[in-house]
Amino acid sequence: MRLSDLQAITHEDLLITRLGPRTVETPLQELLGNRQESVHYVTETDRVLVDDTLGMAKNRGVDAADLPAFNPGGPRRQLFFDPSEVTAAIVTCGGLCPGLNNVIRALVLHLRHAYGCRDVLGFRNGYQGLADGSEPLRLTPDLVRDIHTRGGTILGTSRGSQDPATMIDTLVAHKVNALFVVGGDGTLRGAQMLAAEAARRGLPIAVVGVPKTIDNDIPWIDHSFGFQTAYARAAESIQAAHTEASSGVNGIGLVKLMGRHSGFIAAHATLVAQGVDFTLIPEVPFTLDGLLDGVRKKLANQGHAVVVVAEGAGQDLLPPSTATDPSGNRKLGDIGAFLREQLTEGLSDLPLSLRYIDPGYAIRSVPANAFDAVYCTRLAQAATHAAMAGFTSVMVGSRRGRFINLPIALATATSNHVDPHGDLWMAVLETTGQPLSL
Ligand SMILES: Nc1ncnc2c1ncn2[C@@H]1O[C@H](COP(=O)(O)OP(=O)(O)OP(=O)(O)O)[C@@H](O)[C@H]1O
Ligand SMILES: O=P(O)(O)OC[C@H]1O[C@](O)(CO)[C@@H](O)[C@@H]1O
Ligand SMILES: [Mg+2]
Repeated sequence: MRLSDLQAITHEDLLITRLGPRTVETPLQELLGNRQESVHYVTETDRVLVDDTLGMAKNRGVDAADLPAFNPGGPRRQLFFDPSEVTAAIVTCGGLCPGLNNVIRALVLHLRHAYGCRDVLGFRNGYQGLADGSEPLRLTPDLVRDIHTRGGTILGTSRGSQDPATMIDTLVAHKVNALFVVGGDGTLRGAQMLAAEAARRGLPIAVVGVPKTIDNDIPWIDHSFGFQTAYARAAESIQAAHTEASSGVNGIGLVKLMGRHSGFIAAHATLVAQGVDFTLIPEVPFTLDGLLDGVRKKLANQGHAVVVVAEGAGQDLLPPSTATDPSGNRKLGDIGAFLREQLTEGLSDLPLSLRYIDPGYAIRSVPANAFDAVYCTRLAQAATHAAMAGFTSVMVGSRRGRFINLPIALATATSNHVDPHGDLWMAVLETTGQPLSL
């Protein structure tokens, strides 16, 4: 996220689409009755500011009341839907991510127990299950009771495009009026199309996104769920590489981590594991000569070197490819294998012991850690509140610790990247001691 994205944002960009007036009293009335406004609770009529520095706010040159601000997440006293008439549906799409089952479980329990919704259906295999005529799973509290202890998704997931008209036909056939889409940027784009198709037909179907991706590339929010679990797991591979490298003669530990266009996993895992000498991310270009030279110096000075490379880093060093996956995501060249080869060849004058670790899918197929488990539950509750209020084409997430509702259009307009001028990258540079540019 660039400062210019922040500065360009207007009040209109933050408006949430509503299905209609809210006239139904919430069944959570008793729970809400005593709530006191506090620094931990934003009332439904208040707003969460976009800017959080004096400089940014001042730059806008407007009165405080006109500063752009997000719609706060959380329960509303008046609902659009009568919960007893709501059939909800859930789909999980894109790559696996720790916490998918936590989100499914929390959605089902919150929808059924807190709001008393009629039914919750789980469509299988992502958007595919909304288009292939397969029967959805009836998600009862009993069925989901223990699923949060497992990685993956009990609903399955997929990549690949489906016709929005067919998917809306499926929702109509099953009398679904609230759809929860759990996924990344692609999934959210799909959700936007679904909400648009429902609106075109005048159908009151709430489409609510829950931000999932280990890459943490969804903008405006603190993080997507699963990201923290993934980088904690990735750090274990770095620690292994460090142990191997520091025990060998001229040991090099090379670790490739996921992160298509954003180096958040590599950056955070570096800070967890420590002992990394070079962290390479898509946002910061490097040259092969610069890296070889740096590694050579490290071997001479400390006897070993640890290199962490995000899969999207250094793509300009590899043969160009136009291949895409079924969702249209560009298939990346294998930077890990390339660097293993180049380091081996480029330092062939030295007796090397290079250990290459690619933990790949192992960092995202695991159950959510405690932090993500909490976040998933809170996201699911926020998503349920948004749907019941009749908000649509909306995504929930935490921003600077506060839950907000934001238009999906805003979440898909840009992506989140490690800022080479930001504090996170500075912390990585300070930790690795690598030069500003390689
Ligand atoms: N522009 C788009 N319009 C409509 N649907 C889309 C679009 N992009 C992707 N989708 C659909 O969304 C689903 C998931 O997309 P994708 O495979 O890109 O994963 P994702 O949600 O970005 O998650 P992740 O990046 O974590 O893997 C797929 O079924 C895909 O066809
Ligand atoms: O499951 P697939 O299609 O191999 O996806 C791999 C991609 O998915 C992610 O895990 C999430 O987007 C990326 O880090 C990775 O590039
Ligand atoms: Mg994606």
